Amino acid sequence: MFSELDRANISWFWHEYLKSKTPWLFLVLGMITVQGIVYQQFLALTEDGLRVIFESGALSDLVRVCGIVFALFTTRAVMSYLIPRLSVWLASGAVMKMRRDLIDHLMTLDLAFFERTQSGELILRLVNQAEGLSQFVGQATVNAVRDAATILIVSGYLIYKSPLLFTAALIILPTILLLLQHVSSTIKQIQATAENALGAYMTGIDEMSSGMRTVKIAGQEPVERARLVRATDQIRNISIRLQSAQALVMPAIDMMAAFVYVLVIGGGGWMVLSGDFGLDGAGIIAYLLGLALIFDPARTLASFFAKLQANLILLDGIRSLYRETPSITDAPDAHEAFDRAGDIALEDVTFCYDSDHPLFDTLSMRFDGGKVTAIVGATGSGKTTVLSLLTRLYDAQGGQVTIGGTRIDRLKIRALRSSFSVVAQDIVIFNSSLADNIRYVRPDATDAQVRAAAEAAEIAELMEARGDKPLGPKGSQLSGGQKQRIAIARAFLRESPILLLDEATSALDQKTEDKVKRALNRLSEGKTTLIVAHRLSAITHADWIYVLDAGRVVEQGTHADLLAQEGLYAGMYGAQKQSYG
Ligand SMILES: Nc1ncnc2c1ncn2[C@@H]1O[C@H](COP(=O)(O)OP(=O)(O)OP(=O)(O)O)[C@@H](O)[C@H]1O
Repeated sequence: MFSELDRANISWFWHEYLKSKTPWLFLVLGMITVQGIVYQQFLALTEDGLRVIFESGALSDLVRVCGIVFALFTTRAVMSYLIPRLSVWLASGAVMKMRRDLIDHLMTLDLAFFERTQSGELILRLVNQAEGLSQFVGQATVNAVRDAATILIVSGYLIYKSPLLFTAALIILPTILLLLQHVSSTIKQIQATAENALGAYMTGIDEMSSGMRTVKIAGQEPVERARLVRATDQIRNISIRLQSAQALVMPAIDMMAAFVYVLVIGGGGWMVLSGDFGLDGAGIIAYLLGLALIFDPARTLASFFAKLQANLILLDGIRSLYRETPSITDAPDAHEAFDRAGDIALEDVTFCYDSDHPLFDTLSMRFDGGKVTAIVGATGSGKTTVLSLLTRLYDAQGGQVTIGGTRIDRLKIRALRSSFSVVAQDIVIFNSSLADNIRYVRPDATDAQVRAAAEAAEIAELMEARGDKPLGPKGSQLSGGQKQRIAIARAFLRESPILLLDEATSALDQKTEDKVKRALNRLSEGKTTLIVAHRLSAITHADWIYVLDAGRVVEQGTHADLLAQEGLYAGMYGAQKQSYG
């Protein structure tokens, strides 16, 4: 019933999240046992009460029986209140801890993981699967334990009353177990497909909503609609398949009940009539009542086992995130101190995003400390990747990257990254105020510091005008140039010794660009600055320029050197000069 993976997942969940709560779990188990004993006592008392009635006993005995039965069920009611409260508290606590651990774990994963994982898949695991699991562990499992305890205790009593009758009733059990086995494995298969379909649906919604501008302009609403409707259809079909697999369970238990009742009424009646088996009418009625008390829990227990398989899929979905391990981590002997103002060097660096497409093969570059170096080249030639290697968003697969002579993979990642101010191409804007967005890179900055950064980046006026108003999801209420100026303001605020500017001013109009560039030039004074730009007029002032082509340095020198070489750079510069005038 459980694969090795399931067992490993259950054991992981138990050890990580439930084991520490063992005393509480025992308390729940104790209360569940009390509930089971209440049923057993109820049966015994009913038998006594029936005898009082059948054999015209004393009325006081009947009153006593009624009083005890009432007290017993009151006890069960109290337990029925306490058990779910306690179990939901335990389960939601365990799942909350699991969610927190997952978030902590996600934060450690490499950028590469997020670049290949669909957002819907992550949301599915962190939200839906974790919630589903919480419900299952908290309520369904505790109910199942309660049902199992009731079945065991009441069955024990019934075996004690008539082993023969009970054994006869068990004949049907193997058929039920086989059916359950079949249903479980079917559900497991369908559930895995259901999770994939849900993940794809969520990703679809995310892509549609963030890409709405493109969707509308391209008039692709019907296509998007059809895509999402197809996904909902698929989810509906899967739900129906799941339901029809589960639907077999209840009727099977009902058929079993029918078989057993007939057997007990017929066989038990015959045993009473024959008088050889020590059973009387009251005993048989109590026996039937006992069976009735078992069948209801048996129905829910059976459907629990059917659902268990689906939840094992959820558990595996969540745990699979833990199987993702970061490859970019602090070395055991990593240190924090290094010469932040020193030269940066790539020495014989080899790198590829995927093994079929090598990008850098023994690439060597040098960026002088305190100087401005530009990297230019055709799109896709690897300029942004160079910057990613410096900040260890990706690690080189061969060769080494050093700053001030220290290999960056010997440094604490936090210390390394805190040395950089980056204006990247993909600017992330959060749905909070403009000032908060600038402050994001330095949460302890004062209002005056944020304002100074905003002024330098020519965004102070807008910041003033918008006040606390949030900027919309992903900064949707801003223009591209405004977003870029927020990114530049962040760089000003961060004041790190190394400045990486990747197409930092590409979205600005000429007038604003001139102003921002002057400010950036002031900012980069004395800092090691790397500029990636397509517009070559933006980098003519650089102390050194590298020209990349398909992952190789094909030319390098100052602007004047490169023009004199009359190579690729000179060609690009000439062509741009002609088109920009
Ligand atoms: N996350 C990624 N996964 C796989 N391949 C990638 C990834 N990022 C970039 N690439 C590929 O690596 C190559 C270099 O990309 P890179 O972004 O460094 O180029 P670039 O010179 O900065 O281009 P551009 O001028 O267009 O910004 C490209 O062929 C690109 O398709």
